[in-house]
Amino acid sequence: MTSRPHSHDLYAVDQVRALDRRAIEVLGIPGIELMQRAAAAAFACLRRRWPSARRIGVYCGPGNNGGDGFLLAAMALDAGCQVDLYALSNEARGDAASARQRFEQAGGELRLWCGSMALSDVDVHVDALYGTGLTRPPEEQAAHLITQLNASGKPVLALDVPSGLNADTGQCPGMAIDAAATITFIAAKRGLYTGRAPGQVGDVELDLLDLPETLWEGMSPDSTLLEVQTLPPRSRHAHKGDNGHVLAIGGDSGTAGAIRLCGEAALRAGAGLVSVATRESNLVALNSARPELMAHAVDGPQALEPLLDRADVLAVGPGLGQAAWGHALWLTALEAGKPLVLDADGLNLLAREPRLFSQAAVLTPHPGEAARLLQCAIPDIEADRFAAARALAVRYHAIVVLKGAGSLVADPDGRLAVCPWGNPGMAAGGMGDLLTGVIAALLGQGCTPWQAACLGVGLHARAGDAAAASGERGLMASDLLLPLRRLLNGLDA
Ligand SMILES: NC(=O)C1=CN([C@@H]2O[C@H](COP(=O)(O)OP(=O)(O)OC[C@H]3O[C@@H](n4cnc5c(N)ncnc54)[C@H](O)[C@@H]3O)[C@@H](O)[C@H]2O)[C@@H](O)CC1
Ligand SMILES: [K+]
Repeated sequence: MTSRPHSHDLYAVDQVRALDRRAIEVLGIPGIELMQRAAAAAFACLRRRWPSARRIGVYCGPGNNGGDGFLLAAMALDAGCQVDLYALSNEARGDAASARQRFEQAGGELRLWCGSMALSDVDVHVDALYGTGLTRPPEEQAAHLITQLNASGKPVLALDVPSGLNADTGQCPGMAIDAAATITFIAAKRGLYTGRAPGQVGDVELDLLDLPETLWEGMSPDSTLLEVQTLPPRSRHAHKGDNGHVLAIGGDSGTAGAIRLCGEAALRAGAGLVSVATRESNLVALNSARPELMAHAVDGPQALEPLLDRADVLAVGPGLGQAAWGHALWLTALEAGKPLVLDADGLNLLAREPRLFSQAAVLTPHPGEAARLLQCAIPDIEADRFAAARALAVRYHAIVVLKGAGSLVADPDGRLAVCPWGNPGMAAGGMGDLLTGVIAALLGQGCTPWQAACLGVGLHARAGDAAAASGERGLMASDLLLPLRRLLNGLDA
């Protein structure tokens, strides 16, 4: 069976290098031919996006990414454009050297970039400084050029990867290009979708360089991008008992809001019944704000047990606290053995008292919680979010949602999905409480933990994007509830 990568299949950089080698060594396509196809695809992309561009700035680095740039510049000259090309160094090797020669044969003039230069006035910039070969932060000259390109007010088309972004991890070790669009070749690199990437890449286009399907044979993608999904329609004779009874546990004194948002999100995500186990002091507020929630005062494990017996799924953690009350409820809830979603202080308590889950479990840490769970620092998590999410899933034997731009969903079996939606307006209090409630509701409606986490993360992020139509600033978690309901039902938000 052949497997053709489509735009939802993501590959690690080592895999992309292996594909490049295979194309050259096994399929017998010369490297310069691949470069030519990459440059042609990129020039076509530039023309499509900026049809009136006549003056083009091209910036070439020392490797094959620079080679792509030289060939694109040659094509632009042949097409009658004015090209201002700057190279970071005078040295080019292998295919990149041939590409540079081709540029000079087309009548192009190469200028070396030095720090005191100013950019020429062009319509579009083409970034061919570094691609998948970035090994360290861009040095002074390159960093200066990147700063000027980002401040130029003109769009930048990045070839393969915005320079300065690590295409494997989504991190930027130093300065990085803010691209308006990125055209990536042969395979979608996983680091274009998470961490710092969403702020750098602009629109991402994938071009497979007309390579035959056999190229990808036997190479499974490292991960996949989430796709739009909903649940199948409800049966016409559904009964509230068929749709799951979620018990949300949390809301220590003064944090009723977190547990209310979690419970309300579970209702909007289709749970049949939602009970809340919380402090007595929260009951009046909860009942008057949202009478559909069945709020119960719970002062300790004894009061919690009958509620646990009646529940199908537990959502543990929003506003729970880590003091004696929260700890006692946490322990009792985990020992009930019911499917659960763990967030916030539920995760902080887990970091203090680690355990392997034998029940179906979804953990939803942000990078700070993930660092506590792996006993490392936040920069260690961000340095390789893929590795961190997979390590957490294995260490706790649970599905893990590593939140943050480009949220990841990881399974202990190694499967991993990346969320392409969401926006910085969602960096606001209460968003995590909603996600916990949504995933719990989906578990209660028959999804497996993997399905519930993938569908829940996607719905939550798409609802965030819909709610941000009125602006990212000022977005409140509860603004997501109605779009979430519409999206879950397959309607436009
Ligand atoms: N045959 C192939 O392998 C193909 C490669 N293509 C292009 O080639 C790129 C990969 O080429 P390379 O492996 O040559 O890598 P790059 O062109 O990304 O860069 C590698 C060069 O940059 C240097 N470098 C890395 N980080 C640096 C830093 N921070 N400061 C200064 N120098 C730094 C490296 O030492 C090396 O000389 C892809 O991203 C793609 O654009 C495309 O032409 C398609 C075909
Ligand atoms: K680049």
